[in-house]
Amino acid sequence: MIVIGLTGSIGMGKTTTAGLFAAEGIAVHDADAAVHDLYRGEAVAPIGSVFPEVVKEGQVDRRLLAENLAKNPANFERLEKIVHPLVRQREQKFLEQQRQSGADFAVLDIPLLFETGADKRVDQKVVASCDEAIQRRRVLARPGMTEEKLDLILSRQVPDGEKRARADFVVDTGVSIEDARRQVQDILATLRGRNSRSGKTDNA
Ligand SMILES: CC(C)(COP(=O)(O)OP(=O)(O)OC[C@H]1O[C@@H](n2cnc3c(N)ncnc32)[C@H](O)[C@@H]1O)[C@@H](O)C(=O)NCCC(=O)NCCS
Ligand SMILES: Nc1ncnc2c1ncn2[C@@H]1O[C@H](COP(=O)(O)OP(=O)(O)OP(=O)(O)O)[C@@H](O)[C@H]1O
Repeated sequence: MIVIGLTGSIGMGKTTTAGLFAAEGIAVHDADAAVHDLYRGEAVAPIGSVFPEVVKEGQVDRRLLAENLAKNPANFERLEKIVHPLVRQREQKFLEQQRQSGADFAVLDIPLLFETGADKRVDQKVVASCDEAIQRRRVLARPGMTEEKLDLILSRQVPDGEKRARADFVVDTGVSIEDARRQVQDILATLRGRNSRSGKTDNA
């Protein structure tokens, strides 16, 4: 099974690109979605013991948490120490299930692929990317988003140029969904072609 690590800076179209892999029949694990799910379950107790003011009605309130982080960016590290190992466990479980089901590909959508060293645990790195001006326009159109919040998130992410340089494949999301779909199909065709040339079988 080929494990594809999909990443991209905020607003670069990572989630949309993940959907294009899913549309090709490939299972995708979404780390951001896993975090949101953990905030309604497993992560509530450990986060509540460090940041009691962000737990409301038995859940981690992302808006309160984001406000806390904006005031104290150093808290990102304390939070990530709790959250990232839980996300990693879920990813491992997902990959195990995919291997057992005989899948030829599995996608891990990991926003912090390079930042957390997860790039070393995947076979292929795919980066969703577009012009910075398009990226900023997309993100600033989101309700509640400000220039300051965007810059805070960007300051914690490896710059787009470095991500592109370290990628095996870049998906340009600046044109259209259909254009990106063709790029995803090309990536899969290339990887399938390499696999058959190297004589590998599924799950090798
Ligand atoms: C800061 C939080 C509360 C904001 O929640 P919100 O629902 O507004 O945004 P969302 O989760 O959809 O993230 C928005 C964008 O910020 C990026 N981002 C999130 N956390 C981080 C981080 N720690 N460092 C860099 N970028 C991050 C996301 O990948 C995404 O591109 C939330 O993202 C969070 O709890 N982050 C910490 C956990 C984490 O590290 N997640 C990254 C994936 S494992
Ligand atoms: N290939 C594309 N063509 C046109 N628009 C796109 C394309 N990919 C993404 N978009 C648009 O860009 C915006 C951001 O996309 P998306 O939510 O996938 O980004 P993201 O990188 O997952 O964001 P975040 O990191 O914040 O979760 C959305 O409005 C989406 O419709």
